[in-house]
Amino acid sequence: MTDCGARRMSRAKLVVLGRDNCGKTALCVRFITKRFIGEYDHKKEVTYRCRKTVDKETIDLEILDTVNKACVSFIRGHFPSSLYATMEYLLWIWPTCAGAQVKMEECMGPASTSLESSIKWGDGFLIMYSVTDRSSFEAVSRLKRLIDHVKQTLGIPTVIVANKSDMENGRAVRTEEGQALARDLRCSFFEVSVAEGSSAVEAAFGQLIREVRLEFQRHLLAMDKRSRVLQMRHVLKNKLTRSKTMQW
Ligand SMILES: Nc1nc2c(ncn2[C@@H]2O[C@H](COP(=O)(O)OP(=O)(O)OP(=O)(O)O)[C@@H](O)[C@H]2O)c(=O)[nH]1
Repeated sequence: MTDCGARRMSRAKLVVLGRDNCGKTALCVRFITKRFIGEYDHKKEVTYRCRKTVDKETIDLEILDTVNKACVSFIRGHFPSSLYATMEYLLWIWPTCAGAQVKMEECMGPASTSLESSIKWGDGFLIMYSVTDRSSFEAVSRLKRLIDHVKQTLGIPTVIVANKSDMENGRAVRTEEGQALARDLRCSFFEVSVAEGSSAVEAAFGQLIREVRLEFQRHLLAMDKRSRVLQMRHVLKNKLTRSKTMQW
């Protein structure tokens, strides 16, 4: 994840998650190139690499733009349409219901495993929805649960981004609903229009990078504490052995 020797974070892996068509690729491209390009290839999962400066510190980023279509088409292809919604819901909540002992692979095939491995790979997560698509909003908490389950811990750096705020006429999710959800899930929240500008997009990524750095510092502190305890144990053991030898 990082340059532990220098004790500062020089690299980070970020994962962009969300329902199809909410603007994940547009967001990544906007962040990296500052441009908005209307249409993209929706079939492929892409990892972008770029170098950014946040709070006057440079960081090399790998940003994984995920595609949910693989999972969705797998379910669509294998189950009757009446079962589709239920199966899709189960895909997201499965880890919570089934517990750690059942692998998602056994349940849903390789597509869901790839989502699981993308989550394992990431240091920080950006969960996106479109304010014009209620179902994309409803997927957010399921995705957050999936992250918590796969990472086996709470407090993984995660930012929620509501996109397409320029489409006021088609709005299906109010700003306050997004804010309330983010509060419940203890995530930062940004409402943006990737189409309209870069600054809110940069603010969202900037916040995620800050949180990832903070998590890294916490991790280092915990490691330091552990090594101090181990060192003390070693010194004590040596002293005890020496005093026993002298008694003899
Ligand atoms: N009006 C508006 N349209 C947007 C915005 N962001 C993205 N779009 C459009 O939304 C559509 C989907 O954008 P993508 O970036 O391909 O969405 P995605 O989440 O990567 O989609 P999948 O690859 O299917 O998962 C495209 O037609 C974009 O031009 C936005 O802020 N406002």
